[in-house]
Amino acid sequence: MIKIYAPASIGNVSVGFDVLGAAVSPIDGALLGDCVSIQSADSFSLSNKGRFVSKLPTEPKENIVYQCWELFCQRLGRELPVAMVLEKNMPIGSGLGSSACSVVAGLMALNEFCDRPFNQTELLGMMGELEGRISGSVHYDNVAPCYLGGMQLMLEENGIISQSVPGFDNWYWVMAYPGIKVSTAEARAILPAQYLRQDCIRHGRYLAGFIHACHTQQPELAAKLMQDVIAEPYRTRLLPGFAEARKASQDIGALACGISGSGPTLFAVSDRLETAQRLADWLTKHYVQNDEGFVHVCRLDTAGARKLD
Ligand SMILES: Nc1ncnc2c1ncn2[C@@H]1O[C@H](COP(=O)(O)OP(=O)(O)O)[C@@H](O)[C@H]1O
Ligand SMILES: N[C@@H](CCOP(=O)(O)O)C(=O)O
Repeated sequence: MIKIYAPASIGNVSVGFDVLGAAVSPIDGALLGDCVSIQSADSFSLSNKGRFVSKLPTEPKENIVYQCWELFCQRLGRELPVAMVLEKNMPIGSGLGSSACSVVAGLMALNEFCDRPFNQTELLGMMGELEGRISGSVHYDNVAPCYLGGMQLMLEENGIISQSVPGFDNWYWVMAYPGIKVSTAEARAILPAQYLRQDCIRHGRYLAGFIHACHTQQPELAAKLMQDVIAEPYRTRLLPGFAEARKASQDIGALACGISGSGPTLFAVSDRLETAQRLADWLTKHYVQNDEGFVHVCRLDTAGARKLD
């Protein structure tokens, strides 16, 4: 039996709408991600378990892991008789790349089971295609970091889909999921079709500056440039309490704060564990809305999707 774990991810990281993403894992060792196990069988089956199993689509063929199997078999040219199990540990519509976790774990499990008939780029291409079916357009900023780990910049040129960007080893990423759902497709639909020239220029400056600051390891500059002119101004209204939480995070001393993916998860960054813990405490008290919500102090997950023993 092969079991694959695929970690949560932050789409956009504020500054790179659809082209920048980061994988994260809690520092306390908790597994914040989905798992898929696979073993040979007489015929195909998919069963589901895990904390958020009840939120999966009721029609089995709508489960994205079923669609992973279907697409993988299509590309392979034969039907694989395997028993797959999805552990749905990630809340759906959370902004933590929940569908990406399932897609990455599902496709990687199938590829490992078959002794890797597809290379990394081919598999990542399939992951993007499946993610696109869910959100309405192909974007790799969740699947790429979830699969490859760390912070990933989408290039989509010269046969390259994504390359890694060096992060800051001492940054803590506090992830606060309030427990409510925001559909990625809907949060994309409310964005403007066109932007002002001045916003395009600011966006270019922030993104280019951030990537430059990462490569030259200037953490303060990088944090200052983590600004979102593309999505956050329009999505804030979908996120109850986000503006207050952002202000409080700044007051507590966060280096940066933003929407994770399309929300409602908020992320806040600090280079001090004590500040990260204070942010986590405030967000737990004031941003989490119900029993399904949670807050985790994380680091970048540089390993990405991996086999578990
Ligand atoms: N295994 C799966 N994990 C998560 N979502 C799934 C899965 N299979 C199908 N879906 C559907 O995909 C959509 C995911 O919604 P989305 O807002 O993109 O969530 P997220 O941003 O958390 O990935 C939902 O409609 C959900 O029912
Ligand atoms: N770039 C996408 C990221 C969506 O992430 P998710 O975790 O909310 O699915 C977007 O901002 O729409």
